[in-house]
Amino acid sequence: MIKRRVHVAAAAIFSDDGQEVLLARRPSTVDQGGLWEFPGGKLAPYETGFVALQRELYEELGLTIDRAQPLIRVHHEYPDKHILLDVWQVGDFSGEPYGREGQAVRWVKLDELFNYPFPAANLPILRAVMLPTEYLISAEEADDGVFLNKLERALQEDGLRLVQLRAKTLDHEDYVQRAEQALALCRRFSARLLLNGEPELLKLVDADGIHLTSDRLMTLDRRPIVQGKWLSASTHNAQQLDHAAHIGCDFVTLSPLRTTPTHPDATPLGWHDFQQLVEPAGMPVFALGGMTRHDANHARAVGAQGIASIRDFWQ
Ligand SMILES: Nc1nc2c([nH]c(=O)n2[C@H]2C[C@H](O)[C@@H](COP(=O)(O)OP(=O)(O)OP(=O)(O)O)O2)c(=O)[nH]1
Ligand SMILES: [Mg+2]
Repeated sequence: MIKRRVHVAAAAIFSDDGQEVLLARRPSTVDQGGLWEFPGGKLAPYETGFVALQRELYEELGLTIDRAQPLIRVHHEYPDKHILLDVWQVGDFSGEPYGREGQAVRWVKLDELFNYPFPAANLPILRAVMLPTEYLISAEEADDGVFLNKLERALQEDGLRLVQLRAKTLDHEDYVQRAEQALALCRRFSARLLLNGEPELLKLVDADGIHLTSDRLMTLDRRPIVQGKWLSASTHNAQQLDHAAHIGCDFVTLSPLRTTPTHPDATPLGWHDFQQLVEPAGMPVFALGGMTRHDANHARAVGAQGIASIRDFWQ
């Protein structure tokens, strides 16, 4: 059977404070009825994703939007069709949203999204909605005081809310101690902290998740931590991306985008190859390798969640 291919434009509409998104409930009589969704619908012939988004948000919610930023594109096989969910992030809109087709509409806090039943295709979208555009990877730092000062600066001045503690030069005991300090600081700023290392670390430090090296990723045949904690991994190619999806990683970094002083011999992907790899990944992907915050918009435009960086944020 040749499956129908359906291209759907959908919107993650954020409240002004960025803490809530707007959901709608699909009427019980339609496909995926009764489940919650990101408002949107199918592209009409000759429409682009953005134009379809504008039309659907007006038809379904009475909203007018002038701008939106790509968030994630998700391919999903339903039994009867192949669907592409082309999801956009909307911050600015005019109008007061209401269910023009009689559907329930509700503002939902980001950390309550998992309480709502969604269609099967939506898991990667939920992850993308809950993650920021920038992922800070901490630099090697011998001194705890210097480390904490730099982390605090990044949280306070750059507003970073997703942090990976990467400290290859510390032994196990020192790593755990630094992780506890970093966690206390991250909590003050409501930032998430992922530990770069063995999944068992979460039994010692109640951080928000684990980041796996690509080597460690490839040794695992299933997700090593519970749902509810975040699992990310370093990837460099299609095989590693597939494996990350297979074991249920929540998101990944894909590198190196550019050549960097720390990995001078690695062949850079460049934006073209990066873009080819991102769309089939089926999860949020951060571009890594010579990235600065000025690259974030371009990273978004080619399908990434955003950028991950050590140097640009560690000052
Ligand atoms: N809008 C939206 N559709 C989703 C989501 N998740 C998901 O699997 N879908 C599926 C359900 C449908 O098969 C398809 C969207 O079609 P739709 O019924 O909203 O299309 P439409 O608004 O153009 O409605 P219609 O004119 O065909 O009645 O995508 C989601 O979060 N938002
Ligand atoms: Mg619709």
